[in-house]
Amino acid sequence: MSTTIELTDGGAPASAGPPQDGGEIRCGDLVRIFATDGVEVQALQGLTLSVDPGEIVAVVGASGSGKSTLLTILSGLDTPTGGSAVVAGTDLLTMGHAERVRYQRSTVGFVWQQTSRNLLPYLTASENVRLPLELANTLPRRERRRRVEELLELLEVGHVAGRRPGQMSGGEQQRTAIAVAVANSPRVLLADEPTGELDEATSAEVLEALRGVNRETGVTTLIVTHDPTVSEHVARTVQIRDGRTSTETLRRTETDEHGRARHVSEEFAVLDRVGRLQLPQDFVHALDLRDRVRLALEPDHVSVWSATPGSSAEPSPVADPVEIPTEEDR
Ligand SMILES: Nc1ncnc2c1ncn2[C@@H]1O[C@H](COP(=O)(O)OP(=O)(O)OP(=O)(O)O)[C@@H](O)[C@H]1O
Repeated sequence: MSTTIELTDGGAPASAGPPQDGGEIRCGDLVRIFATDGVEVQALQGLTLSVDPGEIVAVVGASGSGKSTLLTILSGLDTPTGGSAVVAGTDLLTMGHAERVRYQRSTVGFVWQQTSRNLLPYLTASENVRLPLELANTLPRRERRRRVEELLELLEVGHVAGRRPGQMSGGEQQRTAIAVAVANSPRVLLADEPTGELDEATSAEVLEALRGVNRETGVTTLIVTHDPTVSEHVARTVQIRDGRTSTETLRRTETDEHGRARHVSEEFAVLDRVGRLQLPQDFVHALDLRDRVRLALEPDHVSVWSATPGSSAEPSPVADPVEIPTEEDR
């Protein structure tokens, strides 16, 4: 059997309600449309993403693919136009003002690209980490100093405890920022381009610091970046293209027959709940696929061909055309 589908521009469908799984971050058919001067920009076009409790996931994509829009929504600073987004049990589309403040104060922690947005310049590293503890006022006073010391040690910045941000390196500032972000033990840690202002070696240290915090505290962590090397530091990397998740790279460590560990990466196309997927761009270009393609269901896979007239890539003989009954047959 074969069929033909149109390659569309991914128009957003109506919301199908929250995704039904136990993810700590659950986005289903998420849409964000910006309207400026009468022109509409669809920054998110039906994005689906689920992150399990305690997982660390990187979201990567080209400039303009919708990464920051996604993170701004997940941090509670913006509201999506449609779809569903539930983080640690909080529905981000319906939460009221008081719930939003609570959500930003204690459910999620943030690390932004600009170090100036993460740390107060006139406070030392210790004072910066202590500030959210003072505001939350949930930990007894005598335990706050110990908590600050523990966090600075965990992030390996104990040596800058008494320094202000201007007296620290970029990497030290970002590692202190991570300590600030997790001070009140949030359930979810969101990092937007946390290595955007750092060189390659320092970036690797900061990404390892995020992984270390995720491992030690179990905080569910989402890192948004355009840095493709992030996939070397996390087990799952989700690629966004045109406001939708397109592919995922899963990384695992295997032991060979000589007992040597080796890293294996596998790339998968993301299939959403209604069966949509984006073909990788290099596949589309290699076969010059456009407008519509032919599909055929085989016993254990699905084949895709160009439907362009004159294309040399024709369906195989096993892919019979679908027969549509005529009026006379009925
Ligand atoms: N406030 C806004 N008003 C209008 N358009 C916007 C707004 N914010 C984002 N956009 C548009 O939405 C699309 C996605 O932007 P977004 O910033 O999420 O991409 P990004 O992947 O984070 O890019 P970068 O890596 O360059 O930061 C872009 O086309 C952008 O121009």
